[in-house]
Amino acid sequence: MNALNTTDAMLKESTEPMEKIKTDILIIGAGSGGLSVAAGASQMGADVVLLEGHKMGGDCLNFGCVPSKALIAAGKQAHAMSHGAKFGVTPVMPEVSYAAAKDHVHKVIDTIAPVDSQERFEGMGVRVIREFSKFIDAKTVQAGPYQITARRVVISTGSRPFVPPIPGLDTVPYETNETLFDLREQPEHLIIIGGGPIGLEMAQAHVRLGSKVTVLEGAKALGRDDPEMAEVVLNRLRAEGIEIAEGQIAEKIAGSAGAIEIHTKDGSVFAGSHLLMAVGRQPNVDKLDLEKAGIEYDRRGVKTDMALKTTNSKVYAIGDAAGRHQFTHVAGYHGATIIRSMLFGLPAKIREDHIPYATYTDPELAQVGLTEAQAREAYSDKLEVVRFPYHENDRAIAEGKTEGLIKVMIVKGRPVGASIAGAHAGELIQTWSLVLANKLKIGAVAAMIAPYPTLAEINKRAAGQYYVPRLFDNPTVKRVVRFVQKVLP
Ligand SMILES: Cc1cc2nc3c(=O)[nH]c(=O)nc-3n(C[C@H](O)[C@H](O)[C@H](O)COP(=O)(O)OP(=O)(O)OC[C@H]3O[C@@H](n4cnc5c(N)ncnc54)[C@H](O)[C@@H]3O)c2cc1C
Ligand SMILES: NC(=O)c1ccc[n+]([C@@H]2O[C@H](COP(=O)([O-])OP(=O)(O)OC[C@H]3O[C@@H](n4cnc5c(N)ncnc54)[C@H](O)[C@@H]3O)[C@@H](O)[C@H]2O)c1
Repeated sequence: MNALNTTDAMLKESTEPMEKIKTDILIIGAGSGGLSVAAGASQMGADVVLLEGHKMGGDCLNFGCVPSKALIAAGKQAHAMSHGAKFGVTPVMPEVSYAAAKDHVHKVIDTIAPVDSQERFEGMGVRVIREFSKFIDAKTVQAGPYQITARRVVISTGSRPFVPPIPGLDTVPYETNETLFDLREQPEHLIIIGGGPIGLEMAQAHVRLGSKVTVLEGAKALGRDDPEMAEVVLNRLRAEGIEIAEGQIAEKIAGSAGAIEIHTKDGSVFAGSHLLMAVGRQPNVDKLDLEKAGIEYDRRGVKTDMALKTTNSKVYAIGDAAGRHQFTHVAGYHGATIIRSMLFGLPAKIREDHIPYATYTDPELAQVGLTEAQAREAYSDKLEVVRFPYHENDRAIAEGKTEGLIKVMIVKGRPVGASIAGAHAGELIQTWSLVLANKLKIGAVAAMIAPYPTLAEINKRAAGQYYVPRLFDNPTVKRVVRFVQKVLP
């Protein structure tokens, strides 16, 4: 069930007497963004009310990052058992219990849940109200039997799966990220519509756990990423047995539970036992009555300036609801930014040139700043691109993880973007996040000493590539060295 469909019903059903509350900061939505603001603001002395209509922790904890990474981890275990031959370990076909893998997923959620819990936030002095809410005027929000006015309001209501109105979709059972992690019967053949991060992370987890998987992608899979880097991931996914059909726009759905047919625009038909819809997100803004508060929004989310203020200057929007980058760490960054302005009245704006992200397939795909194509468009011939392949990294060779490469986009000695496709790319990109956040020069990475043998050496080697033509292919350097060698005692 989509939690937000219950909003109106819950508001109408309330028969309790009305309580009026005044507070410094009112936060709507207790997900990654809202919780960051609540923790920071309350611990720094502000009076905070936090509204949550569904589960504390929002999407990331309950239906997103956490369960998806836990299921990926289960798939990784199964894959390792059947792929040990090159290390001298006899491969075995693991016996997978899909339901037990889901138990693992829920144990992981339960372990992390106390950090996001109502009790923890109440312990910090936050008043937590478990109600859906909407604006009734420019300063007031109604949440069940409460009417709350605040000096500042934060919209952190997140997003939900976008489910397109494909004819026939309403006649078959289908999963989204809100239901998939509760499914306990193993899909024999999972069809996934959408070849973005959700689709491909779940495709690999499922194929490794023993399901047959077909991904139907209307355009190009991982289409937001650098195509050269995306290819590294797609080649591996295909090699593991996932069928990835690109240019296949789902147009009609037929069949019934266990035998679902997807008809695509070019006349092809794909059949499977289960269907996962992973075609993007829709911001949770349509049920907030934003018009009553003078807050503009569109299908991408609430309109904000770079200070994350909405068209109502007392109201901010952060995280997925703000329709910018949709990641947990970005929701947290948004939260930290607005705390400066809400609590201290200091000017605070977000930057968007240093946002990292990673897709947790195996191999992983990570990006920070501009891709090569974006950098080429912005800087044309001022751009220099350096690369280094995983297959020249000794640790990667030792571990049999030689697929992939790093690319760094550099303008006048300063990196403007980095892309990594390969093992642990999400960890390795952090060096470049530091570089971009602090506008460091490439020399800062070249000067760093990396312990040997680590995968992270690829970062230093890529930086070193910047100096290769300058030092090793430079006739002036060669002349100077020859001269100095002659005169040195
Ligand atoms: C399958 C999947 C995997 C993902 N993996 C990653 C990943 O690996 N890394 C990453 O960085 N990001 C990942 N994301 C994205 C990440 O989950 C989101 O970017 C993040 O959760 C956004 O945080 P938020 O605070 O904006 O919204 P949410 O976390 O969604 O929180 C919004 C909260 O607001 C509540 N709410 C909504 N409307 C109301 C209302 N009217 N009144 C009261 N409460 C309301 C909701 O119930 C919800 O709890 C993933 C997403 C999905 C779907
Ligand atoms: N590792 C991570 O950080 C992570 C993981 C999962 C999700 N997320 C977040 O969630 C967001 C949403 O992920 P997503 O994968 O759902 O969305 P997405 O928008 O990234 O990808 C959806 C894909 O579906 C395709 N598509 C749309 N309609 C289609 C149709 N009718 N038939 C076939 N294909 C169709 C699109 O071309 C697109 O490639 C991500 O952009 C990201 O912000 C992050």
